[in-house]
Amino acid sequence: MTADTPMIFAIPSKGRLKEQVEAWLADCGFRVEMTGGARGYSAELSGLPGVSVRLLSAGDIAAGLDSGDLHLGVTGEDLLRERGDDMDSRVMLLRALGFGRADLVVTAPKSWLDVDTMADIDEVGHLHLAKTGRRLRVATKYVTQTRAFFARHGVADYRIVESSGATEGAPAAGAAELVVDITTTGATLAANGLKVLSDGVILKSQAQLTASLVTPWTDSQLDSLSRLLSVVEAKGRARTLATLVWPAEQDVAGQAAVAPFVEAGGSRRANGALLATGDLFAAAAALAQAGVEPVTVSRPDYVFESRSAVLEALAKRLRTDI
Ligand SMILES: Nc1ncnc2c1ncn2[C@@H]1O[C@H](COP(=O)(O)OP(=O)(O)OP(=O)(O)O)[C@@H](O)[C@H]1O
Ligand SMILES: O=P(O)(O)OC[C@H]1O[C@H](OP(=O)(O)OP(=O)(O)O)[C@H](O)[C@@H]1O
Ligand SMILES: [Mg+2]
Repeated sequence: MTADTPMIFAIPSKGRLKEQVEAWLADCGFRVEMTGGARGYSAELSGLPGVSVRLLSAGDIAAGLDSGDLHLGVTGEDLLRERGDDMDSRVMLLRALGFGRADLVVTAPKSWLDVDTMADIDEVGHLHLAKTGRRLRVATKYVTQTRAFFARHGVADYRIVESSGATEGAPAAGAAELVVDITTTGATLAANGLKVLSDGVILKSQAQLTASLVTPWTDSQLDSLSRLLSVVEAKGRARTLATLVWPAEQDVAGQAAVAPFVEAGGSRRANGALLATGDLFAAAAALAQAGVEPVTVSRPDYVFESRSAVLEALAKRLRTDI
């Protein structure tokens, strides 16, 4: 591989994640520019050379990171974990993106009044087997995570009925007793008369910026990732901070008033400070109390730092110095 081979970065081409990923990239200041025409499936990121963007389905992105066909991708953690119990040895989650949230849950019919926990499922499983000679059926497309979760709860008397869609309808259709699926608003579960077990949350999933550990990374590809990540992290950091500015001639009083907030994780600025947004109103009150005015507050677009703990962790996993 030559130093010029681009880093391959996959983003969803369709579905509910597509627009959210595009909005997130735009918010970070990157424009996705299609290279194969507007209906093509390859693109570049404006302002970030050395990156080749591929548009794929969320499921294919998980598969490509897992197999090493991609360097980087955005997809749901549920789809990544479904690739195998040892997912963490093949991919590294770099950053949770705060959208595409869905919970992977174990559900039972609401009419099963005495069933509320995985322990209850264990009991019902034994009874069902004794009574009918058959094992309890669990409809899901999340086979890997269902098996691991049931094993962790010591539930063995069940079998999986693989489902590829409309999974919540399986009990009503007589195809299964239980359902493991993702839920966001709970509307689909409610419409199908299903309830989530009180200890039945397998995974709280969301979209993750994810790196493949399987694919070879050249120095220039890692460098592209470093630049992308520094912008993404600077944008994320900026959301948590506010800049306060006061008149230069009142700087001694101003710095004294905000000192506790600077110590709590903020930093000093010339005639001002960069503080956590959560401390903003308390700091404004302290400045008013000290007679410092006027105080202007603005929100930074980006807050860059020179080091990225996530990038260092990735480099360590790849045993590469950058
Ligand atoms: N309410 C929801 N329903 C389904 N998926 C959701 C929901 N909220 C977030 N997601 C996430 O979106 C991702 C699935 O997206 P999508 O269905 O577009 O991809 P896909 O499964 O690859 O496509 P397809 O279903 O056509 O094969 C999963 O990671 C899932 O957790
Ligand atoms: O809790 P809710 O907000 O109701 O959302 C959850 C439902 O949405 C998704 O189905 P989708 O309509 O995408 O169909 P598919 O997964 O079968 O493609 C998911 O598979 C659940 O069935
Ligand atoms: Mg889907």
